[in-house]
Amino acid sequence: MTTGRPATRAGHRPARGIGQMRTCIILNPTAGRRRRGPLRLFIETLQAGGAQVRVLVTRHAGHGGELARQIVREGATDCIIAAGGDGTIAEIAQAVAGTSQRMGIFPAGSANVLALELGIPFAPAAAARLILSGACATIWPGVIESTCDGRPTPPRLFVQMAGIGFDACVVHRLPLRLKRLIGRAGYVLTMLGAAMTYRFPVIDVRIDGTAYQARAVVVSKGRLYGGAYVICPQAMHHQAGFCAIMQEKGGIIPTLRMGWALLRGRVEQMPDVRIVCGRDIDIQAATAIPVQTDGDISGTTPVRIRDAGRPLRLAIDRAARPS
Ligand SMILES: Nc1ncnc2c1ncn2[C@@H]1O[C@H](COP(=O)(O)OP(=O)(O)OP(=O)(O)O)[C@@H](O)[C@H]1O
Repeated sequence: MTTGRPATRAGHRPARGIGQMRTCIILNPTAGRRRRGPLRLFIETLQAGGAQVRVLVTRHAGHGGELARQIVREGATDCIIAAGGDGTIAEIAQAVAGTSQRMGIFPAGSANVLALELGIPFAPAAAARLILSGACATIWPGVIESTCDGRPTPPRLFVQMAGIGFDACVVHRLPLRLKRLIGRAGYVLTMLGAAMTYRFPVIDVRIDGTAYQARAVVVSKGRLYGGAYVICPQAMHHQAGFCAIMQEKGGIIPTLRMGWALLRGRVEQMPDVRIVCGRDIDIQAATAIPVQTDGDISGTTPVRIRDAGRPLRLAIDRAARPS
C-alpha cells in the first residue's frame, strides 16, 4: 500500500493488459473496525477478475478528497473506490461528482448507510464483483453551505443526509477515541450525556419558499438513517431534491419516542413529525445550532442546502434490493 502519492507499492504503475480495468482504492485506515482481512479479499477478487489495483491510504481528514482530485486529473483510472464509511465516500464524491469518473464503494465504515441504501454488497468478494461487472448508475448528491465561527463555510457535498439539532450535537460532542474504541455504542453514550444539556431551540426551516418550525431536522437523500433504519418513505438518490424530516417537539421524551419509532420503521406515523420533500432548503435559528453531514461535523446554522448539480457515476446495480 502507498500513503498519499498516487503510485503503486514500487512507486510506478504496473504494465496494463488489454482491456484491464484500472482501479484505485482510497482507504481511510481509521474508518469502522479497521479489519484488514476483508480488504485483502476484496483486492484479491479484483485482481483475480483481471483488474489492476492501486491502494492509497489517507493520512488525515480531507486527504481522501485531495487524492481523488489528483487521480481524476491524471485520468488514468477506470474506477476510484472509496474504502471507508459515509464520510470518506462524501469526501471522495466531492472530487469525483460532475466528472465522467466512475466511483465504487467498499463498505468499511461503522454505519455504511449509503451502501445499505443502494444495495452495495458488504461481502468483499461480492463488492469486488460488482465493480468488475462495470455496473454504473447516476446519483445526485446534495451540497450544504453552513457556518463556522460566524463565517460561511465552503460548499460541502453530502451523499446521504444532513442533520441539524440534537443528532448533530451528538456528532459534535462524540470523542473520536470513543467512536474508534466502541463504535456505535459511543454514539449512544454521548447521546445520553447530550440529552441532559441540549436545549432543543426552535429551528426555522424554509423549503421551496414555505416556512416551518421544528426542534430537530434531518435533510435526507435516502430512506435510511444511522444504519438500516427507515426514517422516511422515499429515497431521492436518483433525482435532485431531499426529504426533510422535522421533529416538531423538543426534549428528551419526544427524542426517545423518535428513536423508538426509528427502530421500528414508524417515524412517518409519528404525530409530531412532519416530512416534506423539496429542493431548496434554508435553515436558521436564533442561536448557532450544530450541523452534521454524513456523520461528520459540518459547522452550525444558518445553512443552505441545494442539489449539487453534479451527478456522481457510482458502481451500483439499480436492480439490487436495498436494505
Ligand atoms: N487518515 C485519517 N485520519 C483521521 N481521519 C481520517 C483519515 N482519513 C479520513 N478521515 C476522516 O474520517 C472521517 C470518518 O470516516 P468514515 O465516515 O469513512 O468512517 P466511519 O465514521 O467509521 O463510518 P460511517 O460514516 O459509515 O459511520 C471522514 O469524514 C474523514 O474525513
